Amino acid sequence: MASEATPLLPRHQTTGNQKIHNVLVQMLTLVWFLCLPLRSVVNLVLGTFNFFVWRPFVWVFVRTPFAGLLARFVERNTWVVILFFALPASYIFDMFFSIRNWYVRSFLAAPKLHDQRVREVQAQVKRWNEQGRKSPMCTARPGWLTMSTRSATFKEDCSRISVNLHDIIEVDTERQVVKVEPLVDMGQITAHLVPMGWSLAIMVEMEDLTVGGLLMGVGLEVNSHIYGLMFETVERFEVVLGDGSLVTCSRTENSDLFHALPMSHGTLGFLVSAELKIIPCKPYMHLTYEPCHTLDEMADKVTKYCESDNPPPFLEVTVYSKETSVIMLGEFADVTTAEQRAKINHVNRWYAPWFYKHVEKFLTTGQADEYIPLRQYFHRHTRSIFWKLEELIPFGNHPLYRYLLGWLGAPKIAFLKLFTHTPEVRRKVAESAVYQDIIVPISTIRESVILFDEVFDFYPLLFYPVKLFYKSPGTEGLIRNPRHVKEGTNPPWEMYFDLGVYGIPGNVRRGEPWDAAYANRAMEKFARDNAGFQLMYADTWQTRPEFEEMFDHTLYRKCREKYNAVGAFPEFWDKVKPQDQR
Ligand SMILES: NC(=O)C1=CN([C@@H]2O[C@H](COP(=O)(O)OP(=O)(O)OC[C@H]3O[C@@H](n4cnc5c(N)ncnc54)[C@H](OP(=O)(O)O)[C@@H]3O)[C@@H](O)[C@H]2O)C=CC1
Ligand SMILES: C=C(/C=C/[C@@H](C)[C@H]1CC[C@H]2C3=CC=C4C[C@@H](O)CC[C@]4(C)[C@H]3CC[C@]12C)C(C)C
Repeated sequence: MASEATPLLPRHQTTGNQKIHNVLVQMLTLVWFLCLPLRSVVNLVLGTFNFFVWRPFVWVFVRTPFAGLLARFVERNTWVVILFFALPASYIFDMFFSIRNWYVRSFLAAPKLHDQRVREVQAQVKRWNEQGRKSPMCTARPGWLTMSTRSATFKEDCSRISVNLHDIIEVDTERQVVKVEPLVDMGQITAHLVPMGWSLAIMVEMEDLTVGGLLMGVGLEVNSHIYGLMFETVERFEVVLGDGSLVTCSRTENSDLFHALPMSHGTLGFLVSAELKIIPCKPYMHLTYEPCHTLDEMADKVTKYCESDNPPPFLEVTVYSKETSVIMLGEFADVTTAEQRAKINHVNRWYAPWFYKHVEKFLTTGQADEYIPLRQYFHRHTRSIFWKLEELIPFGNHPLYRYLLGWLGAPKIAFLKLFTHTPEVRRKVAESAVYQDIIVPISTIRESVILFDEVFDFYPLLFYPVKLFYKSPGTEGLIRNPRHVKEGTNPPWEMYFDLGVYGIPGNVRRGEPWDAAYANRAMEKFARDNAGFQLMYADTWQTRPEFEEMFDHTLYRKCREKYNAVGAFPEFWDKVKPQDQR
């Protein structure tokens, strides 16, 4: 049944808003025709710019001996490129998309458009079949637009299918689900749901992450110690298969496909919608900061919190050195009293210090609590790209910068990649910086932090606890079952955690040799040996047999055969295997 907030329209019914939309479209069409001569002038200018400036620039940038020089310039003056290109481009892009999303939300009925757009995806896949299934398919989303540190060069050899589905289709507060298209991003969802008093059960922090990417890869957040990985909160997927047919799958319908899809990275079909669990929320996050001064103290406290019968609803740790860290415990809250109002902190306002810098100070000032407006809490790491921005714009957290330019926000990762990832830079990133997350059992906290300290020597480290549910035989997907489930739990689970490292390792910073292959492989082996896994937005340094030891391909391969994916989509490994590491 549809909710009161956004009713699902009967097919082909026209609302008042749609009528306004139709009138607007007619008016715009008239203006468009009247402006035809102007259009020719604009086209001429853009065409000339493209031919004489942009194309030669790209050619010089990528294919000539100057590529090295330019790459060095970009590398040494990254902040110049970011400040003058990536930041303004990100600002304009975000503005355009919020206007576009507001317009679609206000004037167009998404359900009707959804059906039509799904048919367009199906038509492309059917055409690909009719034309002789030449090369395997992938989404047409360019590599630079995604969150991956990889450059997705495999796409050059694929038939690219445009899965241009950006909208929230329906919020059903009775069934407590939201139906969304795969390119809906986290920023869009919080803007839509939070004012209605709802949140995704797993509401991921970076605004640009997409539902499709998080479900076909891995999504998690600081309440994953309760709900598990994001795909555990999915009720139903709608997928276009390799033959162009449309199937839905859930725990009861085509359940093999339902369990095989998470982590499959678009190699079983094209996701065209997902129904995700939503939970009621309150306007603030009440956050308590608990500083820890030894690794043992942090490990003991976190394990106790996560495994208790009444765990804190949100739990995050930021690790500032081998021994020091801050645990953050959160719960939804209203702010009603003067005392509570005095503790409100707008952590995402343009002049506020970066969130992790703010948190670090509790190591010296001691335990404290505050109330953070919910949407700002959800996206607390966007403004500083966790702690990466400090390396890119070293003065980005200076009060002068924040007050003068903070309103520009963070550069979008897409534009960072577009403007700074020459092939040279990309190779250097893989060899002299580390962007990795592993998910391993909570019993290994001490060993994991010590290992990361030895091989990366970079802080802060990200720490999110994650509950990994045991899957019954036949439903175990690419992510393997935990080995030691907790006694007496139904469904059975083991507590894991995500440990993330994003930055330039100590040795590289000090100008000492650092062996990227050794360090990354040591981390990957540690994950494999402990029934854990690596997040595949990152470069993997594993061999194929090691990769298949990490991810269980049994159900995945059965589904590739059964659902016409063989030959239609590349294999998981072919999308993520190392491409440009030496
Ligand atoms: N807190 C968290 O959980 C965080 C997670 N991440 C990582 O970021 C990744 C998501 O980044 P994002 O840029 O949104 O996603 P991407 O565009 O990088 O997509 C990730 C994978 O999902 C596939 N995919 C995406 N949409 C579809 C679709 N409609 N149908 C079929 N396959 C699809 C892509 O296929 P194709 O290659 O064909 O395009 C790709 O292989 C996650 O996988 C996660 O690991 C990053 C930061 C935080
Ligand atoms: C998985 C988690 C968080 C991950 C993020 C911190 C990383 C996801 C994608 C990463 C990046 C992508 C591309 C980049 C371009 C490079 O030139 C610089 C680095 C980076 C910005 C890089 C930085 C880290 C990520 C944002 C957790 C939350 C589970």
